[in-house]
Amino acid sequence: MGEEAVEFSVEKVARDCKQSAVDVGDRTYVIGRSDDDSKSSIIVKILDKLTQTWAVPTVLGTQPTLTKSQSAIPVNDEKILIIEKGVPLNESIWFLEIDTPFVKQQRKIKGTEVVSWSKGIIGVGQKPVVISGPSGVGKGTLSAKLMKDYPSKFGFSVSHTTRSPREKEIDGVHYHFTERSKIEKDISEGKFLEFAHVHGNVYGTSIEAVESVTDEGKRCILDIDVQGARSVRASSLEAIFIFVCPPSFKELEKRLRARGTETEEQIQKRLRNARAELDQSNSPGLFDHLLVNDDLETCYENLKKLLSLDDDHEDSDDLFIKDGKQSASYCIVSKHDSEFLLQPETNEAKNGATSLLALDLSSLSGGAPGRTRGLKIRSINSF
Ligand SMILES: Nc1ncnc2c1ncn2[C@@H]1O[C@H](COP(=O)(O)OP(=O)(O)OP(=O)(O)O)[C@@H](O)[C@H]1O
Ligand SMILES: Nc1nc2c(ncn2[C@@H]2O[C@H](COP(=O)(O)O)[C@@H](O)[C@H]2O)c(=O)[nH]1
Repeated sequence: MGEEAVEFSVEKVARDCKQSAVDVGDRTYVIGRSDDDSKSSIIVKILDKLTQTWAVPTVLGTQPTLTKSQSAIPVNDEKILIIEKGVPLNESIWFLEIDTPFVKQQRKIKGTEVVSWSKGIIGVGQKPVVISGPSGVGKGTLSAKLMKDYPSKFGFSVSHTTRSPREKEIDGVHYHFTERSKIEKDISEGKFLEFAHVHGNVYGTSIEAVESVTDEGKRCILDIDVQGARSVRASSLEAIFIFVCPPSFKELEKRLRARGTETEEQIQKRLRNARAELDQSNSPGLFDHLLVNDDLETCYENLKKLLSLDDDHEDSDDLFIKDGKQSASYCIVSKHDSEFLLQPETNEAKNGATSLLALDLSSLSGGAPGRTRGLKIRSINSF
């Protein structure tokens, strides 16, 4: 069976350098290790070719290590593809976001030049599930049931909060309990997907909390309030949004009291907020599904149906992941539309890297900021 021949045009690829210079429009982006090798950080500098002035941007996101050298090429006006040398392929693909919607938004907030690192992930991963609803409605109970019954399918996004731990709550398991100054600093550094002031405390979902679950191949569950759901809806993360309603306000109050975790004053505050949250359950375009949690088992069965847990649906990502799991390291040689030709580095034959690979970026799908998902890879034995 002959594969269709693909023509790759040779574009300017910055290769095998300690620092790569990549031209995008009127700017040159210089990316790489600093001249002082004792510093492990990566520098990014921007040259405005029209004015011949340099800018050092605020760099957001977790940076790659860039241990030796890298190859780099623009994907489009929004991002630069970088492949790190000497690292297995599925660890080596990175993007420097230079003008994505996220970067534009951060630039506006900070009033400075901003770029952001994003790790390339082969395959799509399953959409996270946002479960929202008033305090005491049973979101935590439903999520815990899912996690207990499907431990290999679901993982919980561990939020950060400034509230004090309840008895039996464990730091790092139920929440990351944190100081207000620390969470505010992390939020300002772009580490959070969303945050909100809820019942007098700050709660937030870090990008890492969601992506570490998705990276494990699990579907991430976010138990967050309605403000948080709204922020996630506005972000690049594609998720399913479920609102859980109580059968009545009286029953909600009964459950909150029966849980016995809040003072009377806190219960009153949560009930006041519950009215506002219930009013927003029908906000146009916010929630995909409403579930009434009257009888717990019935509600849980309905939740499972929504998540197609009765289907034996398998993700087809494995098709693409096979090549990405190679231990060999590659570098970019050229570009054809949204495909990038990757060539094994010399001496990689012993690692099984005998063929060229095509990295397809045509169907990138929204990960949280910090991850670019939906990369596809195929082998090209001859072209
Ligand atoms: N269908 C149900 N019928 C009766 N009690 C329920 C039902 N679902 C949950 N509960 C109970 O209601 C209380 C509140 O549930 P849970 O803690 O799961 O709510 P929550 O929505 O996660 O609240 P919060 O937003 O404050 O974290 C718990 O004591 C739980 O056992
Ligand atoms: N916007 C966010 N809301 C969150 C997050 N984590 C939890 N929550 C919501 O807060 C209330 C109160 O929770 P509790 O544990 O103090 O009872 C509840 O509605 C949660 O859904 C978050 O990261 N972001």
